[in-house]
Amino acid sequence: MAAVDDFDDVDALALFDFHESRAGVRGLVESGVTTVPPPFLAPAAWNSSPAATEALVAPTVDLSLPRSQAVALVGAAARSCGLFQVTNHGVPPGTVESALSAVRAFNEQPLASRSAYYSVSTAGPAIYTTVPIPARNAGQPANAPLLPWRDTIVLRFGHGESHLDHLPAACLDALLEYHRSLTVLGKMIAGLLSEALGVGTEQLDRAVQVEATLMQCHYYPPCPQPERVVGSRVHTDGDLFTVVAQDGVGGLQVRLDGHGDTWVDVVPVTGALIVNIGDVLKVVSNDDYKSVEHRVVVKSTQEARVSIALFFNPGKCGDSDFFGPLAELVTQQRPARYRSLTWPELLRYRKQLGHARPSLDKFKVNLN
Ligand SMILES: O=C(O)CCC(=O)C(=O)O
Ligand SMILES: [Fe+2]
Repeated sequence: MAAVDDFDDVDALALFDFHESRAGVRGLVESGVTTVPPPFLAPAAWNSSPAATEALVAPTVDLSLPRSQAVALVGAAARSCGLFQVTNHGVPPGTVESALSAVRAFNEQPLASRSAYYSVSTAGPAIYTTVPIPARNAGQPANAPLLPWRDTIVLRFGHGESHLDHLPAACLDALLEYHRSLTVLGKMIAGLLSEALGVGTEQLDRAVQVEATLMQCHYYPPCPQPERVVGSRVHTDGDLFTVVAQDGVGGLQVRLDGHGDTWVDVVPVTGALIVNIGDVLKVVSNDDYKSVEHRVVVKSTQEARVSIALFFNPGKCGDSDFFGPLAELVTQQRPARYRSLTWPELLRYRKQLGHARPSLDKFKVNLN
């Protein structure tokens, strides 16, 4: 078996064969693999063991509470762990269920139907593929590509919905309906997060134009050797915030301050949607909010997991659209922790970090 450190022709061929099969990770499982193929083998140091020693019911914000209470709860959760779940959020349960079921049904349709949609490239407004994990050691020639144990439908919004039609109509309809509902919810959450910072409801929007632009619908097939693969690698999200719907299987884990290197299971709660803070909001809030480190482990040798992550990215995302700590949050007692930066700069830095632990160090102001 090839070691992940020695990326060679054998690995390249395995990767090529995998994409050429157009069957996704689900196809490997259908073909009856009993060991994990090399492109999926996680570095041992990643310790992908699915066994977390602690479980966390994410701080809950009931959005039907009086606004001042909801604002206080959102603020407290964003400051303490960068993650919370919302209930009574106004997205009909049927809309969430239909979207999750549509993703499951898409991935579980017969190979011959599914493979017509498979895309080797990750570009395009609507794709279905196994998105490679960014290069292992950025800047080094022998970058062994690593594939996660998941197949993903990626929808990029903002190009007109007609560009998204490269998916079966039933699946697309359910996802678009979900997206419409989530856009309303996203605006509400942006307002709450803004208010909890002590700035006006519109401030965030003015600074970065909060816009839902990217939806990733993940299907994590069961795995014969779950501890050897990566569902989603350790990362923070780059955006302002992400809303995640998940089924009841579990696998999302977070690393919280004060818990050392311990991974904590985020317990799935029926009907709740998870919100996690991303890097842009961490910067804009001048470090008041945390962007939570998280990963997904594959829990099961039997059961597939489905989740839908909707990323609220900044709408002003060109090379000359700078954002930084909001002026209202910079005081003599709390000087700016970050210099101004652009979205492309942030994305490049995240890519450059490769598999290193998530960080915003490059943008930090030296406050000595
Ligand atoms: O599958 C999940 O629960 C989360 C996925 C995730 O973290 C991501 O897509 O950024
Ligand atoms: Fe994430």
